[in-house]
This record gives sequence, C-alpha cells and structure tokens, in this order.
Amino acid sequence: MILESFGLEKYMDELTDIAKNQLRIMKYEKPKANEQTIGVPPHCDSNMMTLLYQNEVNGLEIQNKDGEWMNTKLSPNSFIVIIGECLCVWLNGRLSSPYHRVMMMGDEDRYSLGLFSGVRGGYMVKVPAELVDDKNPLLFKPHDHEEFLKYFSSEVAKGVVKSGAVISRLKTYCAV
Ligand SMILES: O=C(O)CCC(=O)C(=O)O
Ligand SMILES: [Fe+2]
Repeated sequence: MILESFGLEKYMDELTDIAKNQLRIMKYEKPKANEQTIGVPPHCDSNMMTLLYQNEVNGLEIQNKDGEWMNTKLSPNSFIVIIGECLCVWLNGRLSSPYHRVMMMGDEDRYSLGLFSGVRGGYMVKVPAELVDDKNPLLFKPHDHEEFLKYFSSEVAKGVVKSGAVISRLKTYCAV
C-alpha cells in the first residue's frame, strides 16, 4: 500500500527479497502499586516497519508533533503499523518514524506480538531516484543498515549515546 501510494510498486520484489523479519512476543507485567510504570522507554524503531498486535490491554503511546503523548486505544482485532527510521530514510523522509513508548497501568499484564521487519546486512539502503527532484532534494546518503546498527550499538557500549534516547539517530548518521 505504501509503495503503491508513492508509485513505487516496482520495488516490491527487491524489498521483499532483502527483508529480515523477526517475530517477538513481549510481556509487560502489571505495575506492582497503583502507579504508571515504563514498559519500553521512548524510542523510534530503527527498522523498516513494525506490525504490532496486543492482547486487549492498552499501553502503547505515540508522541505527536507538539510533543504530547497520545494513547493508542485499539479495537480487539486491529494491528498497529509503525514506520521505522530505515523506511523513513528509504522514502527520502516522505513518511516519518514516530517516537513511541509503552506505559503500563492498571491490574493486567500486557502481551504484544511484534513483527519487526528490517533489511539484511550488506544491502545498501538507497533512496529511489523517483523520490528525488528539484522540490525534493536527496536527504540521505546510501548506507548499509547493519553497519549502522553495529556503529550505533558500539556508541551505546562506549556510553557516547544512550540506547533508545536519541531521536533520528539514523537520520543523523546518513543525512546528506
Ligand atoms: O509492545 C508494544 O506495543 C511496542 C513495543 C515496541 O515499541 C518495541 O519493541 O520496539
Ligand atoms: Fe518500538
């Protein structure tokens, strides 16, 4: 759907071939006292796209452009789609990757199922020529996403940056 909306259907096979998917089940325990606890600290997903499904316990919050946190209240059989930073880069910034977090409240554990879709190592993530013109200059240099992830975790390990605390670290890494 996203590719279609930008007239980029011809890249479907390429993006499917280089996809590296990880399915993860996450459990968030209910807070011990009657207070809010952090399930996942604020972050942008660094991959291409994340598909989330949850049991009927809400908790995912998305930050809007004014910096306010908005709850997501999902109907029982819906999925949530999160654009990752890598897709934002590939689309030359046409879609942005939302800053989000999980906050726990209430007296029920939360489970979520996440399909994290990224790209295989060695693949150069490169903005398609169709998305670059006079009005839309190239914003990002081609980069190997796995190299970026290695670089980023080494910076985290060295204590230069905190994991999850930096918005748009990928944009900083490969901005033109
Ligand atoms: O469990 C959720 O709803 C979101 C988890 C999440 O944002 C992540 O693992 O990146
Ligand atoms: Fe996330």
